[in-house]
Order: sequence, then structure tokens, then C-alpha cells
Amino acid sequence: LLLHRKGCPINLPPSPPGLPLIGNLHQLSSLPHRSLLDLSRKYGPVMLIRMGRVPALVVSSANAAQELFKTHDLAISTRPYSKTATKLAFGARNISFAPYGEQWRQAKKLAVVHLLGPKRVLSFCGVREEEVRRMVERVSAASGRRSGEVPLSEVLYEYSNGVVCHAAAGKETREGRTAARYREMIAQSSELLRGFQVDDLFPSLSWLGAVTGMDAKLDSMGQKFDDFLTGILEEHIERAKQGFDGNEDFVDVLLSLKKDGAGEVGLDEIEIKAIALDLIAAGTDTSFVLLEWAMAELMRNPQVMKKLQEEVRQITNSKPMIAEEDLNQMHYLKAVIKEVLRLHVPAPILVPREAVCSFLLQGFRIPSKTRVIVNAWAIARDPNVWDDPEKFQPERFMNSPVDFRGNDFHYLPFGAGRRMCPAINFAMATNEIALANLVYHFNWELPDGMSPMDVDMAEAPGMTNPKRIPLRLVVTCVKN
Ligand code: HEM
Repeated sequence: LLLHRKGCPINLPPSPPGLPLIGNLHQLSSLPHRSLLDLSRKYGPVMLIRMGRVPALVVSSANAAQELFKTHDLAISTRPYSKTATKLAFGARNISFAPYGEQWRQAKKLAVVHLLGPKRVLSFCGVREEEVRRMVERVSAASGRRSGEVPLSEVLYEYSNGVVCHAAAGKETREGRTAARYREMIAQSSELLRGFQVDDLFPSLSWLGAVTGMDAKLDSMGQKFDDFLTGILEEHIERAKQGFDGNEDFVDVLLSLKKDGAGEVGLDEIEIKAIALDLIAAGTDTSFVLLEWAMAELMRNPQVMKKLQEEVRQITNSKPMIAEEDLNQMHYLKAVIKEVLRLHVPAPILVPREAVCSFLLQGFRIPSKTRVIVNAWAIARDPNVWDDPEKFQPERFMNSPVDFRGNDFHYLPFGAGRRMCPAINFAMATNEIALANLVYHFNWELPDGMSPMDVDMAEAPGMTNPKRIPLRLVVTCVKN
């Protein structure tokens, strides 16, 4: 029991009873956003749990999230230490996992201003067009086969990863397509990247990693990422000697900032590698799951698919491809994407933060060093703030001012505050053009006489929540 110096108990948030040593870990399923919602129904929207030795605040209402981000954002702007992030991501000298401080501030500012700002995102229009074309060609090839069946999840992953790798490091390296090499590495390490590492939850057991061989596995994986990024960096340094041609990727931009010292930016090569890898990793699964759930919801809701196809085809009927300038008129498309981001928040509990000092939230004392989890998934389906929250209904976003830029606390797919996602423009540009072209070029059906209600909507575990069963659809080509 925590006590004030004078001996009075501290008013901590309510907690579900835990077990010795593991705390509440046994109450968390492999889909923590769901178990945390169940617990919060009983213990309230501001709840304290224990994950092993680590205390964690869980916020599950828009009101509490508003107070958290508006009043205490600075107190929760650091990330907890993670051995995995440190070993795999260049000592966490990136943006996502860096502790709050000067290095993170510089890296984030640089990303917002130089890599992910509106002008730079626009400059990648050609990259998106090329990757969309590849995707459409791959689906068209399937439509010509007898079964007409497309492994759509695979195609969508390849697209999302292709766009971000192409923007980060260029299309090709000497050893082949950057995206293909990245996917190969991730596939080899998927077991390491899934779930928590024991010593992140039991810091006093950190020696276990050495005994079980986990540290060695992480080191070897970290070395693979390093070799991959080092190769990319060396090729970019070589190419930069001939000067830039206006088609710079993220690594080119980072190198140019390093070269002229660009004011306050003092990047070294490790930071360049760390940031490039960070953006590839942060940008791949998030966009992929958004597109995957979008197609699953459209198959489950044929009237929404019909309305979307009507909008898209009416606006661009005679063009061979939908172009980015057409998207501004596609209000229903934007509403569909917003609704997918509500019902299938790609990072359902955002990315964990840690309190650097103690503070009061909704009258409860949150001690320093508490991990902070915002259950954005639960908030986005809270019946107190959303009508019919379980229903997929893009119309709720038509003519609605509700937006995902961190000011509407009942809708936080990109987080809020200082650690909020810096890539909203990049993500929207990537996903809108892809979805628009998928429903423009093709008609989609479910295989094997399945009906819309048979589409499996279960989630698989992970930082993002992909579909448990990958989507396979039957396709017919309507545009050539
Ligand atoms: C649908 C797509 C995406 C979603 C839903 C999403 C969501 C998020 C969320 C929830 C966070 C944590 C926010 C917080 O702690 O409050 C985050 C952080 C971040 N995202 Fe995204 N993201 C998406 C796409 C991308 C893309 C495409 C990139 C890069 C190209 C990217 C780069 C980052 C980075 C670098 C951070 C760390 C920010 C920091 O710690 O300061 N994200 N994102």
C-alpha cells in the first residue's frame, strides 16, 4: 500500500485484485484492448493494474483522455524502457521509442518539418501511383485466373510496405527491392516482435534474457536490421555524390540535413538508420490493417460498397486510374476510412507512455513511473459518446466536424499530444488512393458461396490488430 509521508493512504485509482508476482497479467488476453475494456466496465475509466512488477494506468473514457492529454501531456510524454526496442532499434535513438528529451524533440521536429509535412507527402505522389499500379496489376492478374481468387491481405501488405519503403529508401537497392528484403527480415523475427519480453514487465529478472538465449536472439536480429540499413545508407551516400534530382527519399533528406548541419539538427549515421527503420516499421502494419479492415467491412456491408463504388465511379468514370486530385471530391470514401479507423483502431491501446512525475487524474493520484495506457479502441465504441457504436456506419462522419487530429478525445486513432503520430497526411494519402482504386477497378465477391455475415471479423494479437483470418476474395475486373 502506498502511503503519504504523513501516513494517509494515497487515493490511487481502483484496481482489479491481482496475484502475487504477476499482478493482473492473467486477466489480460492476447487482445489486451478487449480484456481492459471488460475490466474497466467493472473498475471504471481510470483504473490501475499491475503488469508483472509494472504499475499501469488504464484510461478508457473520452473525459479522462481529455484531462490526460490536455493537462498532463508533458508528464506522460516519455516511453517506458523496452529491451526489445533498445536492441532492435539502434538503442531506441528513433522517434517512436526514444525517451522524452532533446534527441527525441529534434528527431520528431525533423520528421514533422522535413519528412512528413504536406509538401513532402505531395512529392511522393509518384511513389504512390507506382505502387497502386503494381497492386492493381497484381489483382488484375488474379481476375484473369479461373478461380479469380486474390490473397487480398497479402496484396495489401505488399502495397503498404511498398509505399513506405519506397518513400524511405528508394525503390531498389543493389540487392533488390527494399520492401521485399524488409518483409523477409520481419518474417524471420515475427516471434520476437510479438508480445512483451519478460524483463520489460519484471525488470529485476532482466538476467533471464541471457540465460534463455533471448538476448542473443535480439542481438542477432538487431545486427540484421543494422546491416540492412547500413547497406541502404552506403548506397545513398554514394548516390548523393552526384547531387540530388528532386526525387529525394527520407534517407536522402536525412543525409542532406546531416551534410549541411541544417541549423540545430545534428544527426549522426546511427540516428539516420534508426529514424528510417522507425518510419518503415511504424508505417507498414498500420496502413495495412486499415486497408484490410476496410475491405472486410465493405464485404460485410454490401450497401456501403455499392455507395462507395457509385461515388468513385461517378467522379472518375473515364480515367484509366484514379489520381490524387480526384480524391478531394470523394467525401464518402473519406467517411468510410474514418469509420474503419473508429471501429478497428490500428493501434488499439496506442503506444505506451510512462509518467515522469506523479499527477492527479480525475481526482486519483497517479504515481511517477506508472505506465500509461489509453484504450483508444474502447473509447471509440463507448455507447455514452457514440450512437450505435458497434455498427459500421460511415454516414456518421458525413458533414461531421469530428476529426482524428488529436482534438476529439472520443476518437483518437492517431493518439494525441506531443507523442501523437506525425504521419497522418502520409497515411491518409497512402490509404485513400489505394482504396479508391481497388473499388474503382474491380468488383469483389466472397468465395465459396459465403454470405456477408460469414466474413470473419476476429482479430489476431499484436501491436496492431490485423484480421485473424486473412482476406481472400474473388475479383472481376471492370476497368482496364
Ligand atoms: C493508419 C495509419 C497510422 C495510424 C493509425 C498510426 C497511429 C499511431 C499512433 C496511435 C501512435 C502513437 C501516438 C501516441 O503515443 O499518442 C503513432 C506514433 C507514431 N507514428 Fe503512426 N500511425 C499510422 C501511420 C504512420 C506512418 C505511415 C508513419 C511513418 C511513415 C508513422 C509514424 C509514426 C511515428 C514515428 C510515431 C511515433 C511518434 C512519437 O513517439 O513521437 N505512423 N502512430
